[in-house]
Amino acid sequence: MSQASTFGPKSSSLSTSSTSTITTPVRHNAAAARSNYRPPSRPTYRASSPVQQPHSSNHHHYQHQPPQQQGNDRNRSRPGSSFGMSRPTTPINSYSKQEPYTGSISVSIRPNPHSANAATSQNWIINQSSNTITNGLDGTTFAFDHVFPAQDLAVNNNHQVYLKTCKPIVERFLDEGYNGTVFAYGMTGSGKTYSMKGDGNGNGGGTIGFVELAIEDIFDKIENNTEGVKYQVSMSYLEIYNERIIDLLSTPAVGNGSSTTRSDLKIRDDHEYGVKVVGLGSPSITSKEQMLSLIKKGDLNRKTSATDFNARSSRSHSILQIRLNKVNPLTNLEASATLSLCDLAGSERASTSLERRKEGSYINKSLLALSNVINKLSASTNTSGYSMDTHISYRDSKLTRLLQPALSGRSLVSILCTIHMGGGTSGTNTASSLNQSVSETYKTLRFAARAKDIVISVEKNGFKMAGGDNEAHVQRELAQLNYTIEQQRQEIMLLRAAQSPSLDSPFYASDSPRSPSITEQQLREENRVLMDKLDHLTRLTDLQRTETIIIKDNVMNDILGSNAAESQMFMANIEEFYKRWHHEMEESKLYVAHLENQLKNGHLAQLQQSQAWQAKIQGDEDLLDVLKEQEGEIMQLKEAIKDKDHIIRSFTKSSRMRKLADSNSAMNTIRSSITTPDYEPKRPAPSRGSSSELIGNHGAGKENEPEMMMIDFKLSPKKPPISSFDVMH
Ligand SMILES: Nc1ncnc2c1ncn2[C@@H]1O[C@H](COP(=O)(O)OP(=O)(O)OP(=O)(O)O)[C@@H](O)[C@H]1O
Repeated sequence: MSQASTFGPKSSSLSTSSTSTITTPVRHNAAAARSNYRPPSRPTYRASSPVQQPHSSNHHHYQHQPPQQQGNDRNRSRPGSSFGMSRPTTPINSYSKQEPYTGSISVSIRPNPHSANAATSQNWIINQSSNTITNGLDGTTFAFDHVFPAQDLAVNNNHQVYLKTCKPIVERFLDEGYNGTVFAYGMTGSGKTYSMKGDGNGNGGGTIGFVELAIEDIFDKIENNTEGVKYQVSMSYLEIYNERIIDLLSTPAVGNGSSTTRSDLKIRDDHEYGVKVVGLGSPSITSKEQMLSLIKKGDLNRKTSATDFNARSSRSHSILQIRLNKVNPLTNLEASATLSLCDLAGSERASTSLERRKEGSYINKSLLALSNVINKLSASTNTSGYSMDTHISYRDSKLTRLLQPALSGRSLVSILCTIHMGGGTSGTNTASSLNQSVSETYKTLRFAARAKDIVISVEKNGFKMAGGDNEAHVQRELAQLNYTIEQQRQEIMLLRAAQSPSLDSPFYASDSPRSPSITEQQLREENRVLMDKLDHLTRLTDLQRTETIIIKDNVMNDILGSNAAESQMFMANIEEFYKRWHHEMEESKLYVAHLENQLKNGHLAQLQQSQAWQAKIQGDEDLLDVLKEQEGEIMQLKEAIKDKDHIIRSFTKSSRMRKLADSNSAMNTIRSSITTPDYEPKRPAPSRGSSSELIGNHGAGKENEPEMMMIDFKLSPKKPPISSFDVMH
């Protein structure tokens, strides 16, 4: 068993090589018809909503119009339509050997014969020749590819219905390599499981369903192969129960619903098949019997329970996939395709049982999601078969997610809608059950009508060289490997993100990818630390500026007013001061270098992130602002350090000058005491001109002039030496 089975048909590209013409229901009320009718913009296909026909006693007796030629000989006027609208063709049956196929999906209606009786025969009137069904009360008419007569069992039996709705797809799957998807849709008890699987008594006399009929066709083809083509068959079988995907083939099969305790499988995108169910088994099959026995085992695992409308109601959607790989040994070409057969759970009203209600709500939710997808697809499909740019919410349910590849053009699709004609099938023939089944049938028909509006373009899977020796194959393998690597990378990022604590930030919004969070979180943490440090440094710088001014004053005063002994002490203080400044400056330089490094790293990380998560990062102006602010702060710090350098240089020079002045004055004293005892002492001339000149010199901006000269020389009482230095610690 493989660990990761691909799910969904292989990709195909859109093409417009052919079209088919269909319409959807018509109401025969002229005014309403005018408002609802959308004329075909080109003679290919256009859908319409049901058009009301005034109620009359003989409303179901249509005037069948002769076929009209509208550029496509399959276009025929629709019975009862005053607008000559074309009625649906049967694209499945009329698939020609063209490729790719562009056209509508096939939609057929099959009533449960047990629900039709004389009392309810007027609820819905079926016209087999025109393939229409009309509501007996309001006259609304719907037209489809096939509408099977309720009680004519020669036509409304599994084999006949299979021939018209499913076999054409199986044939194209076998012969032409198209992927095919057939699903049964309808209210609970309307006959979906009966159609897909039969009545469960297939072995010897009972009725077999589409699944077995398709398997017979597949193995007939394989066994009667005269061209020497080698076939490989594999299968997978899953159910979606309460929005959990369960592998029905995984052991053990111990009876109804045992699968519900098994693990919920995950869906992943797959570049080749659209989606992949990770861990879904896909055993190789060598015989029809082996396949049937595996399906039987899977059916035992499937969840069924009794509901108001069905004694053995399927409580899950089941999807059987058969993969066929064929290799022509002569040409060494191989082709593979997938056939998906789906039995959906039935829509229903709230049940009295809690468990049924819970199941019902999951079933209804997923069917609603399917209905929404169908509505959007039909609304967004233009007449050329291309889907217009509308968001289709495939991710709203597991069912739509798994059907996404088929519905988005990778597969031929046939939908069998099973309906109730109004009579109860399990003894419930009350007015309320009648009303419910009429309204459910209405719902089913509307769903079918919308589905009929969808145009798809499907390419068949081409042949490629068998084995791995051709370039396309290698490319495909490479793409798959790259895809896997990318998936794993994202998983690792997610795991990492899950480990890191969440922060209250727009980056951590639940819908945002988790991978950038790690770097962002680190960055934010770094920024917080940096901001704290900057704060500290800023305060320090302010303090130092104030101190510097005080010191400058004090130093000058002290220098000028001190005696020799005091001067020496002062010089010692200045030297100490200088050392501290020097040390601090070195530290500040180191710290600035560290900050610069941090910023560089921050910028780098920011850059890397912005490449990967540009949109997200662009929105975060704050982070950039913080970084810019930090750069500004660092520039200021650098300026402050420069200031300090200047000041220290000034102090050093001043102290040297003071020493010189002191030694000069000592010499003069000695000299005067030796030679002229009554020598009149002179004030020592300033060494460099007058103070005004000095100011002028400084103003000239000579670099080596001591900055002391700028200071207003005031004599003041000596102050205690620089106790404020301690503040810096
Ligand atoms: N075309 C038919 N001919 C004969 N019997 C039918 C037909 N369709 C349905 N039945 C019978 O009606 C009952 C309900 O049918 P079935 O279980 O197929 O309904 P369902 O749509 O699958 O319901 P659910 O959604 O609840 O699973 C069964 O007993 C089945 O045998």
